[in-house]
Amino acid sequence: MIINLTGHRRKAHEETVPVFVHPWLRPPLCYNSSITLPPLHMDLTMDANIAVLGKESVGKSALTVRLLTRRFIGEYGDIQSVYSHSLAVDGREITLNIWDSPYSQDFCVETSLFAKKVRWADGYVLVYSICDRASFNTVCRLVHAIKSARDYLDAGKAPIIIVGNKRDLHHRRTVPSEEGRLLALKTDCPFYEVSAAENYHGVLMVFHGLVGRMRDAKPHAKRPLGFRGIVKSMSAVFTRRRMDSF
Ligand SMILES: Nc1nc2c(ncn2[C@@H]2O[C@H](COP(=O)(O)OP(=O)(O)OP(=O)(O)O)[C@@H](O)[C@H]2O)c(=O)[nH]1
Repeated sequence: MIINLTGHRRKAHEETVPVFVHPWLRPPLCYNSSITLPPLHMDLTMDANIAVLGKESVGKSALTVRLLTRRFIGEYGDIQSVYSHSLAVDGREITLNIWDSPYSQDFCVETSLFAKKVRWADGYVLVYSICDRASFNTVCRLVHAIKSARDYLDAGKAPIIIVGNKRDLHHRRTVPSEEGRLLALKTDCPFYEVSAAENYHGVLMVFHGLVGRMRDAKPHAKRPLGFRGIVKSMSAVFTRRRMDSF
């Protein structure tokens, strides 16, 4: 069973990005992000699977938990979960199933967990830390690995969003924004710089951007992941319980 962690379904107007953002809420840098209204004939509900990928400690769980709870709790433990979350985008009810998992270097397209994620997902959020060059290099590799794996699996194209996280730590920056933007241009992916620690709206824009890119995708039946206990309650995040069923 998929548990909606928000506990309730929101009305369309509750999740739109406000026009006014308080000055101390650092706005995210975002490029190539446009959300357009769906055509009138389009189904007003959509179900999408999203894999959040990236090297260790870049803030994958922080981004996910920020989206789900609007909160930054600091420490997340070594968790692996699929969360369900509803968003309203331009009058369309979107249910996002978000798979947040630790990084693995095994990119084998036949046997790895990576291949499973590639097959399962309709869209990807690739995260690096602006203070960690190695994590940026990992995202470069991931973009290509996902594209070739989807080709190999004959899975078609799927949107990928590149996210430079920890923007609040600009004094420790080792990856300039331009490099992120250049990678995005080369790979035709939208790019955002955000701080999961400081700003909910930046994180929301990342997922809105991904949904915007998915807007032409047809709703499809959910693909099971093939193991039990993939969905857990937010209380498990706060108590840092490990999922042993993976
Ligand atoms: N300053 C700052 N710290 C952040 C931010 N996002 C995450 N962190 C911190 O970075 C550390 C790692 O965050 P996680 O969300 O656990 O990172 P992860 O990518 O899920 O890590 P793994 O589970 O190891 O794959 C934690 O101490 C977070 O508090 C951010 O935007 N700014």
